[in-house]
Amino acid sequence: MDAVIKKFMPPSAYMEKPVTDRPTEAEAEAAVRTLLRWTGDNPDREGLVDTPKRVVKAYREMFGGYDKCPAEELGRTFEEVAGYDDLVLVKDITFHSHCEHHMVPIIGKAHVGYLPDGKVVGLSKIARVVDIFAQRLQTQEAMTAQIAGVIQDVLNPRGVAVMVEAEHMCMAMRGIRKEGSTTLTSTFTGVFKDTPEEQVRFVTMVRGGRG
Ligand SMILES: Nc1nc2c(ncn2[C@@H]2O[C@H](COP(=O)(O)OP(=O)(O)OP(=O)(O)O)[C@@H](O)[C@H]2O)c(=O)[nH]1
Ligand SMILES: [Zn+2]
Repeated sequence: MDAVIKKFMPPSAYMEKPVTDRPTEAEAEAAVRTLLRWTGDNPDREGLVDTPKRVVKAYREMFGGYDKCPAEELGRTFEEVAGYDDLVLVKDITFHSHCEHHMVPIIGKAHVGYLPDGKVVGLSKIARVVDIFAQRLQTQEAMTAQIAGVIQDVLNPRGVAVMVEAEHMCMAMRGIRKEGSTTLTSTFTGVFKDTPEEQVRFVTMVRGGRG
């Protein structure tokens, strides 16, 4: 377990350049002032004087995932589930993330399923894992694989299925400007990877069918 936690605890393989020497709040606020000037506005006008402070505070919250360990969230499991060993699916987990290319929002939903092997985890912990990875700079592909990877490694279930559907604001607000387009990604491990019928069952249940 320790080795597993280490693997997912920042700095980890999931953060290419983990920062160990963070700038001070004052330095971060100065950077926001520079960006305000870069937009063409005046950081000294009344409406903007407190903005650097607010932005830095908001960043702490929106990027809080760098200070949390997803493997730890999954550490507490329950074995008393009356022999239940079929699919557990937590769907429509809403999340807000930021793309690592433009640092603008990715807004979407994650659907996470697993086939337990003797133990289950609290349902809220699945949503917490989604949030931790969402609150880092991301690509949708990496985030999907990370959610599946940590659940597979820590719970060691018979299989994990993760589907993420999201809208990327960098494609809506700028650049190609395609509003409303959704990107879908999925990762399957174990039984889900090996058995196409299990993948179909997962997708059917995500889409609201009985599976
Ligand atoms: N694969 C993947 N691409 C993403 C994700 N989020 C944003 N992107 C894309 O990352 C790419 C970055 O492309 P670049 O050409 O380096 O940057 P850019 O000039 O800002 O690109 P445009 O958005 O096409 O204007 C863009 O095509 C984005 O749409 C993601 O989660 N996954
Ligand atoms: Zn982007």
